[in-house]
Amino acid sequence: MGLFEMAISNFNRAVAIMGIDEEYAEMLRRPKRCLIVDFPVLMDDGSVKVFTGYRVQHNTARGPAKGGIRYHPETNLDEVKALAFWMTWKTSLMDLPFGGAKGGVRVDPKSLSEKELRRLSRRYFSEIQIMIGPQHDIPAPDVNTNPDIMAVYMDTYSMNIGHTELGVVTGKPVRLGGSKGREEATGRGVMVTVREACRELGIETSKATVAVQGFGNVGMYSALLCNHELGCKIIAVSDSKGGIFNPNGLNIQELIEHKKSTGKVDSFPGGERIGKDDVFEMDVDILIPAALENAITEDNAHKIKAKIISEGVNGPITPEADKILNQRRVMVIPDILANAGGVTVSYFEWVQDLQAFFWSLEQIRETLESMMTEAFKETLDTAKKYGVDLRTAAYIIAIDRVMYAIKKRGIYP
Ligand SMILES: NC(=O)C1=CN([C@@H]2O[C@H](COP(=O)(O)OP(=O)(O)OC[C@H]3O[C@@H](n4cnc5c(N)ncnc54)[C@H](OP(=O)(O)O)[C@@H]3O)[C@@H](O)[C@H]2O)C=CC1
Ligand SMILES: O=C(O)CCC(=O)C(=O)O
Repeated sequence: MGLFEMAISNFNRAVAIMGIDEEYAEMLRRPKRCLIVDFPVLMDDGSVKVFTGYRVQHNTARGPAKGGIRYHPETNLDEVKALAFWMTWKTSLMDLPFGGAKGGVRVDPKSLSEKELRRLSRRYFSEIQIMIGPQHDIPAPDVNTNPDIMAVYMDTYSMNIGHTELGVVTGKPVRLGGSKGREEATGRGVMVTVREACRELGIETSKATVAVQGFGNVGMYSALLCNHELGCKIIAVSDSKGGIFNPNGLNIQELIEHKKSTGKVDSFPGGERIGKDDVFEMDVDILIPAALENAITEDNAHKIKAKIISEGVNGPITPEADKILNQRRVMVIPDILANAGGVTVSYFEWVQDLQAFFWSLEQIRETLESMMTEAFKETLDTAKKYGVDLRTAAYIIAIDRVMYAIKKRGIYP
């Protein structure tokens, strides 16, 4: 099953419960615009390579399209369509005035020099600019993209239109129109959902154990904040090269420094080396997938011992695995809720850029915490009301809001 088909299957479950007419459901399944760009990049050795990039806007009924851009050798249109689809429901669930979009370039950025990466970023952004703008579509970081690349995107757009436009991308460096708290935001949101889920299940966070798959932006901050702010013990962490385990708890601050200096977690001296997929089988209370899609399938779902899974990543659980986990009563906090902290602080960044007035870190953290707590509560209440899992409940809330916008605006007469 492709990623887009997988995304649709979760949506269909909610649509059936809500009794939405098929013609509306079909409109909501399909992306509004898909752009494929093939573009040349001058390499350092003087040769020219052609790369493929994508930008998909899924829905804009509630506002400008919003969503990150990833650089990955396997990225394809099906994946970007699924990720854009999820963004529509994520922004709606958080009640942000945005629609959903996503972009990607099929490239292994680790194989490029800094100059090549910069040229690729500039050319790709120029190519997709026909769809982009602070009132049209506002990109942000995702896998293998970062604040430095967002600065290049902002400059490219500004150069092409003739003046600096800070609000065209979010996730920029804080000293260049970025928002305080954006870098940690997705992990902070994951932490809030873990805290609320533990409260619901009667688990004391200071006694809870956690395993994290992926140690990039989302994985690092999820681990750090669950440890520092909730007192959880992080006993296992992985990245693309391997994993590290310590039953007494890993020192996350030191592990972050080790990862930043060596690029790996499995050589960290404060733990025992494990395989990168071993994190899924750990005897922990909480599991945080924070790497890539399709990490939990019917092959490993029955081996999971965690009571709570907070989906730091988009689409980490296949529909078959989701069924197994639901039957086993594992509380799965769905991606469109669990990792929504990132886009929520991106929204704060966009608002700050448009107003040219910047908020304090305390104000950002407080507002994010209250919005995440509220979204979790609303999702939990909806799940109880309909007798469904949290994923279906989150879709019910999000779809209802987009349907309202479509009907009120009369977009589809
Ligand atoms: N950044 C954000 O604000 C948001 C991100 N997300 C989603 O979260 C996910 C992670 O994003 P982000 O943290 O920004 O990305 P990063 O590129 O910063 O980190 C990805 C991490 O996943 C690791 N990884 C890749 N493959 C595997 C594997 N097979 N096993 C274990 N680890 C693996 C990478 O390892 P290595 O370090 O070795 O390369 C890296 O540590 C993405 O799917 C993204 O869509 C969702 C919402 C917001
Ligand atoms: O910050 C944003 O605008 C989008 C982040 C993103 O791509 C995501 O939530 O998956």
